[in-house]
Amino acid sequence: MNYSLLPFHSKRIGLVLCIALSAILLSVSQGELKTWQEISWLDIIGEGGVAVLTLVWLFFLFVSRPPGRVTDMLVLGLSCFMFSALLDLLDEFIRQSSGHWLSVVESIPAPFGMIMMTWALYQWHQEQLTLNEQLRRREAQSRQHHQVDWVTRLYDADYLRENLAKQLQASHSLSVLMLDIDNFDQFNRRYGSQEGDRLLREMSELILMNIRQSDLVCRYAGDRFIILLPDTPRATAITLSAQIKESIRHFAFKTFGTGEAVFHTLSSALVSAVNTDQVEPLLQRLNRQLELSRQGS
Ligand SMILES: Nc1nc2c(ncn2[C@@H]2O[C@H](COP(=O)(O)OP(=O)(O)OP(=O)(O)O)[C@@H](O)[C@H]2O)c(=O)[nH]1
Repeated sequence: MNYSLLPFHSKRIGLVLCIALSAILLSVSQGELKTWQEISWLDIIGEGGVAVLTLVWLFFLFVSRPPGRVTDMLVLGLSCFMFSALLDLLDEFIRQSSGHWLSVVESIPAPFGMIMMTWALYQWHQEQLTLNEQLRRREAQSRQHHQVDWVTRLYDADYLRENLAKQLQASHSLSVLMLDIDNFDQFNRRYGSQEGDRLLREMSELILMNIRQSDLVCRYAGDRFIILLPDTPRATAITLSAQIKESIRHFAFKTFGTGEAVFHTLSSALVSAVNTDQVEPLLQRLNRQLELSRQGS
């Protein structure tokens, strides 16, 4: 089993332990111990099994999922369920007066937890669909061509030039979008080139998630990407570019070791091609436009 994700969940594990402890303290402080004769061992096996299995589920969650919104909802949902299950188990050992407020408290968290888990499982399913689509694209990509950049696994600049030449002939309204990571050199120097490579890879994944099936993204140079958007009017290309930039802006890159969250922005340039355009002059136009937009910002 791989435990490498566990260190990222230390706060969540702490929260689960606090919730479990508060269930125990609440129960102990609000009742008195039952005698051996009053204890039903069959109930303890059943209810204890549910509480233990909830903890096992939480453990599998921590070793399988990276931190994030869906993970948080799953942990919260399961913790609510565990809180109810523990109170249920503890009242087999501890007697409370009938109608005690704790028995009302006991029944509330479980349904809330189930609702949260249902929502999180739906989001997990959506996440899985996106990842499957991404894998499918990558597979098609490596089957089709060898001109793939080894760091990002995206098509390289040579393939971009070949494809751009074809698209200039074939596509009616081709938009070409250039994206460049701001201050990548500074990031590389601060965190090292291995982290730089990982950042390039993770950004490529995010860009891939934000483009359509007909689009093609390539790594043009160091921290510079180009996306070919066939049959795409300028207004649509502007919207798409804004969406990609927005998703990168919100992406918290967790550095190795400290787990510090580093945020990034992208600069962009957009050219609407006409079929008299040639590959190299068009790429030069894009590069110039990018430099101009940088100077303007
Ligand atoms: N880790 C890593 N770094 C790379 C790779 N290719 C190029 N680089 C680095 O990318 C950096 C690009 O530097 P710049 O072109 O100045 O980019 P920048 O710091 O974002 O500057 P602006 O583009 O003006 O915002 C350089 O430090 C290169 O060494 C790579 O494959 N992996």
